[in-house]
Amino acid sequence: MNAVTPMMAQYLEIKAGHPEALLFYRMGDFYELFFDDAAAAAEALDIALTKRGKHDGDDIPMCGVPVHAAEGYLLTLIRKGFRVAVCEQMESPAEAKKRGSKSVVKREVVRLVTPGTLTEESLLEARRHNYLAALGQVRDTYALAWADISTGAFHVMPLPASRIGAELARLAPAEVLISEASDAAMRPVLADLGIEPTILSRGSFASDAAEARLTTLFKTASLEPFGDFSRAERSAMGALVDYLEITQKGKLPLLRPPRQDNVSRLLQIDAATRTNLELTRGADGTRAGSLLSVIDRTATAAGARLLERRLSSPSRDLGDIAARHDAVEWCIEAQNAALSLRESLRKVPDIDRALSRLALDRGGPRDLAAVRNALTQAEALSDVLEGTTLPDLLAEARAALTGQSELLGLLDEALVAEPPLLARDGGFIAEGFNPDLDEARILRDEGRGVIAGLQADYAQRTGITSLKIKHNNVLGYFIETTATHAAKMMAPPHSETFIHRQTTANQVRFTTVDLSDLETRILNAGGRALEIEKRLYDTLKAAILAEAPALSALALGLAEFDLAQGMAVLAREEDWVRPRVDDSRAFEIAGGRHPVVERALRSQGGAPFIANDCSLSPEGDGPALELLTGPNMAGKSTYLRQNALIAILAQMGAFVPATRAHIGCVSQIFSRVGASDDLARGRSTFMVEMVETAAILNQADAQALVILDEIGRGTATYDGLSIAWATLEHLAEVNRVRGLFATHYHEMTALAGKLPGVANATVAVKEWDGEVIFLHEVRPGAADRSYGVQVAQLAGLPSAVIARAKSVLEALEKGEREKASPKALIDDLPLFSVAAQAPARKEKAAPSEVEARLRALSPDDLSPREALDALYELRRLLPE
Ligand SMILES: Nc1ncnc2c1ncn2[C@@H]1O[C@H](COP(=O)(O)OP(=O)(O)OP(=O)(O)O)[C@@H](O)[C@H]1O
Repeated sequence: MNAVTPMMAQYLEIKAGHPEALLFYRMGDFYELFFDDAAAAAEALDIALTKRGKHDGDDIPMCGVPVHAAEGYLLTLIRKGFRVAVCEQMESPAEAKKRGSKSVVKREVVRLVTPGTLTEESLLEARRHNYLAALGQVRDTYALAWADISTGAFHVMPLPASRIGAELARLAPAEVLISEASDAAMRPVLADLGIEPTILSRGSFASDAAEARLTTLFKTASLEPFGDFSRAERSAMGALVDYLEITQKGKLPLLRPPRQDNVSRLLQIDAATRTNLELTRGADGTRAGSLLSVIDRTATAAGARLLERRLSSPSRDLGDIAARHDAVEWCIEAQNAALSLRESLRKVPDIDRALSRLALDRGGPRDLAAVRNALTQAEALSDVLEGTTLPDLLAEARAALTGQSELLGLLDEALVAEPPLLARDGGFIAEGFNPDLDEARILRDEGRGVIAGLQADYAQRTGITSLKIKHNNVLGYFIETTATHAAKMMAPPHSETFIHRQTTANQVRFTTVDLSDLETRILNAGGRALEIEKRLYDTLKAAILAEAPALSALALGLAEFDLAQGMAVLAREEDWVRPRVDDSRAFEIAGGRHPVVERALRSQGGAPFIANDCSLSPEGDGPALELLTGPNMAGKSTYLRQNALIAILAQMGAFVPATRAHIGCVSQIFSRVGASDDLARGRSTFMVEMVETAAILNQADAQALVILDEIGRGTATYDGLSIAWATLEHLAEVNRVRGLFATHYHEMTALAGKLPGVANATVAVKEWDGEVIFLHEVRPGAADRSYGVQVAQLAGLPSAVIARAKSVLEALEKGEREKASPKALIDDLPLFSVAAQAPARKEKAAPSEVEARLRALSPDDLSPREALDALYELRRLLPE
């Protein structure tokens, strides 16, 4: 340790406290990283790795990022899976010096930056939530708590172990906390979702310590006012709050009191189904191409986040669903009011995120202004709605918009129209708000005027017209003349007034008693103005934070209006209708469409989307299954998905892409569509398919809606057919679900006659001149063939392969009809008989005369005349 400099000793000590994070060690205008941190960061950020001094005889690797650009680098590091401990200087070097010349500036980690605890605008997606989740376990009971510290949302939910994966998929948290005690059990579930959890100690999850943490945070005597929480729920909430304390270093974000959610009130959608249906993320994992991106017509970020929440968690509560539909309907009918609503909403800033930054002391004058602007728009909105009768949901939202006139008055009076980013630069408090501030500012600004007067006076007195009063950081204000005047200035009588300060190559610089007095006054006034502004900033911030709960409610009210009007715009533009959702078991869709496919077809400017009905009407508590057969590319998958999406849209509270829809409230939606390998987890395509099918057969209840696309296709024909067959029987007889089942196993259409509640449907095609034309129309009945070979031809398979496939197909079908044994069939096949391969070769071996002649031609060497002759000759060679 002898060789270690005091600074390095400090670094090592701080670093030892944060082994799991990269340490951003503040040194003046830079954050510097050392040792392994430096190597990792330099690679991740693509910046230079240098060295600084030695440790134990070796060079110390080092890299650094400038403080002013740190956010961008932080974002990259967080996206790449790092956590960062930000270590600041807690005093100035001058202050450190006072403690002794060798003292090192005091430094402390002020914050741990992790994916789940971000608040900066530049690090967050405005239209998406950024959830931090904690999974609590007390013996065999579980609970999930989640919070978005950038908006203050805080929820908790008890849940059975089997639902953990599905709920995490619903929330898509940026970070998940688990206890070291549940690590072994939970890791596989999390790995399935691609989540690398953050492990906390058992102490963080202790359910008895949780109560104390939560009551301190919410300043209540007990948790009772918020609900009756199980021990697992307390454990999860407590861990979450503990982690916030650890990462925010004691500064707690503004969390709303926990809201207890209930799994049974939500339409359950498991992780695989969510991915398959591309609800909030498209196939590539981004928002683009998802249902969310197609239905989002909201004007504010908070509205967009509410939309995502609703779409991720459709309801099963008929009252809630109807209330949301009422709100959309009102916006459609009250067109004019809704239009001016939209205008006001466009100007609403993100209050939730501004509030959270203010609470964590990461805010600035612009966050104050954001609150002011939002309040202004909320008032305008409430005025527009004066005297209108609103549906319940919107009436409640409107009630939350008012009651802040005092705060608005204060902010209006206090702030300039467009304040600067940082409080420390001042200039955000409006003139006339604070007399002391105005006075200090006048003095500061006048001082500048007085200096100009002084300069004129000195110039006149000395007769040096080029005399100037200037300012720099070393000398402060000074008088400057060219060197030619030096002698004159330094001799009496001027030498009595002008005190020499500096001589440079071309200039001499002086000061005077008056000038230094003035300088002190200007500096003092400027400093005083900044000080007053800083104090006012704190007062305004406190005034806003005192109203935080009401402001959160106001933000939610605005978001509710935004969502309803966004849904109304969507319904009007796209011709969507209000669905009827009740407690029956109906599923009757007339003229249903797939919103994403429809949009894609429209943007390609090609054929229109063909709407299709879907009628699944079970008798009593029996099943209602449609067995869909039809050619490849006909639109089976599209049809399956569109019906699942219509159910989800209806129950999230939106209108639906159809001409009429009647849906008996769906409890669970399952889909098995498409297939992909999961090689990372050691599962083949077929295995993935079977795991997902097993989950459906084990869990689906009579209120479930099940969508199965081509079950069993990933294995041998007969195995696949048998599995598909047995699955359909199980769904009909045991699960008794409403569902759609698409297959290419035409043998299964026979089941329709035998199993009650199972009907055949097919997607129509026309055959014309040996080609298939897709009509995309779903009709009752069964398909007799798949036209797979024709589709392959459309896809551009080599013609030799297509020709061979056709003859194989013919032989197979003939064998089937004549009930030949598979062995005989295979021996018959051209594929396995050498003689039968001859025709294809022969075809290739003999080019026609015309072809041969053509090939021999070399166009570059031909004159026009010769080319014409060659053309005549070729025509002659053509067979009659
Ligand atoms: N109702 C429709 N109206 C217009 N075009 C449609 C319709 N349904 C599907 N399509 C078009 O047909 C394409 C193929 O649809 P889809 O993938 O649903 O077929 P499929 O029958 O499931 O095929 P496969 O059996 O090969 O999986 C879609 O990408 C879309 O462009």
